[in-house]
This record gives sequence, structure tokens and C-alpha cells, in this order.
Amino acid sequence: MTGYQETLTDPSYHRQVVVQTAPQIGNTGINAEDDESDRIWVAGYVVRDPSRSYSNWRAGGSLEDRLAVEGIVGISGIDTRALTRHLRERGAMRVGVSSVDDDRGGLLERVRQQPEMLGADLSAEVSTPQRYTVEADGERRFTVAAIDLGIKRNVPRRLAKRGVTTHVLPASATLDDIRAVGADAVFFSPGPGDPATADGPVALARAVLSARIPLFGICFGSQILGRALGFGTYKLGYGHRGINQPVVDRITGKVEITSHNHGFAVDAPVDRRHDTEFGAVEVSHVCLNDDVVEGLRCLDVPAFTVQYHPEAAAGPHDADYLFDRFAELMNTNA
Ligand SMILES: NC(=O)CC[C@H](N)C(=O)O
Repeated sequence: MTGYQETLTDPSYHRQVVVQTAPQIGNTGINAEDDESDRIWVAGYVVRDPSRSYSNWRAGGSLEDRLAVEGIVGISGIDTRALTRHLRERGAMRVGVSSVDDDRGGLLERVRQQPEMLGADLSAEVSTPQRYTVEADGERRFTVAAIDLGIKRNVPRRLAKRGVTTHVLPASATLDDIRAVGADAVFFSPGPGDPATADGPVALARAVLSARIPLFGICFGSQILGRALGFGTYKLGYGHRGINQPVVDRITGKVEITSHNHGFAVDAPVDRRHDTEFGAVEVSHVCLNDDVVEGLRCLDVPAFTVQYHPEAAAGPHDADYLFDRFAELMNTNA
């Protein structure tokens, strides 16, 4: 099983402990190319059977060493599938891992004193302090301003393949900052925390909609668009995770297998069009497991988003077409 390196370095996992259901983790080590950001973000890591050796032509070190260098606590020998079933029944919960203190009552007390994910405002903790640029591969066709609420490297990389130069801007960016980089469109990134706290990015999204600048967003970015359009967001009992979630694209009727990582969702009835301040809006994508909103499409302004991850690495890649849809949207608005 590969992909654990991308998971560990995904800023959306800031302040979360990840439990892997795949029994063996670490077999291909850690390489110099697959990080989604410049550090590990998970707060702790729970696996069944960490590989005692690693082998891959790209590997530069072991998972264990990387966790140790970054000071990340891991625990192994856990029946992670049983634990996952427990989380599914009882809901996502706070957790602590300790190797120095075996007083269960005291530890539980400390865990209960930790802040909950509901109400957590984390964008500023993961966002880039300074703007940076990822150039288009080959000739530049479009310029995008990406609002960094916890962006993964694979987003500008997927855009670069479509001839897009991406300027990644801090979470505090304004409409003037977007205009200053000559953006053809704005991208709202994935990221950690409760979207109900993201008032700054929501206000910015509203300004972008009013200016009729094309907008695309992923995951947290989809929740931002939802709020900008006047919908609420809510915390799911347990989040959508993993790489095999079936989602229907209601524009084409096609079902795609998608990678998910969200604990919150947009609160919008999926079966009808909505009249909003920015015109008509459709729920474009729906999760077939539980009918949760997985995408929004505006019909009167150039904006759409998805709640899942077309940029997912190591995959699946069924949803890669959404980057083409974004390029088309920029093209028709040029
Ligand atoms: N990957 C993401 O962007 C996650 C979005 C949000 N923090 C959620 O849990 O729903």
C-alpha cells in the first residue's frame, strides 16, 4: 500500500490522529518527491504492522526515521480495522497516545481537556506566510490565484499540466491581491478545521463571485463556496476517508471512485435547484453511500467546487477531469 507519505504530509490532517486500515504500512519507505507539503502534519499515527524493512527505487529512508525526525508519535500492534469500526459506530473522537504515563484516568482527563474539531479555526496555522509561484509546464495559458488554507502540492502540479501558472497566496489574501497577480481565476484549497469559522475566506469568495471571476474549490474550498452562497455546514458523525468512495457526477450521470478526506459537509438538499444571492445553484455531485453533498455548481456565475479530491495521490484518478473543467471555465470566461 502506497500513499501514506502523502497522507502524513497533507495539511488537512493538522491536529488529527490518522488510523490506517491497510495492515502493513511503510513498505516503500519515504521518498524525496511525494510530500504534499514541507512537513508531516498528522498529530499521531496508528498502524497495525509497520514494515521492518523498506524497498523502493525512489526510497531515501524509512517511515520510522521520518516520524522520529519530525517528533511524531506513532503506535503499532493495534487492530486498526476493529478501531475503525468502533469509530464508525461512536463517531470521530479525541484521542491521546502516551508511552510515559500509564494512568488511564489521568490521560483521559488530559484528552478531554483538548479542543474539539467542531469550532476549530486552523487555516492560519497551516497557510503559507508568503506568496509563491508554481509555473506552468510549457507555455502558459492561464494564471490562477490559489488561496492557501492548507494546499497540497499536487494541486498546482495538476494545474501546471494544463498550462496554468499558480500563485499561492496566504489565507489572509484580498481581492486586490488576486487582481495584483493578474489571475484569470481563483482556487480555494483544501484544509483543516471547521468551515463555520472561515469567515475571512467566505467573505473573499463572495467578493470573487460578485466580480464574476471564475472560481474552483476543493474540499474546504467547497465548504467555503457553500457558505458564500448562503448554505450552512455541519460536522458528520464520522468523516468520509479513504480512496474508494463512489460519487455520481449529476452533469454526466457517471459514477467515479474518489478519494475523500472530510469531516464536515455542506447542508443543502441535493434533489433540487437553489435560488441564492448569486443566482441558481445545483448540487453537482453526491456521495452514493450516504447522499452527502460532494459538489456545487453555480449556473449564473462561473463557479464550481467538489468536496473530494481530484488531485488525490496515490490515486484514484477518476476525477482528474475536474481540472479540465476548470481550464474550460477559464477559457469560456477569457
Ligand atoms: N481535506 C479538507 O479540505 C477537509 C475540510 C474540512 N476540514 C473537513 O474536515 O471537512
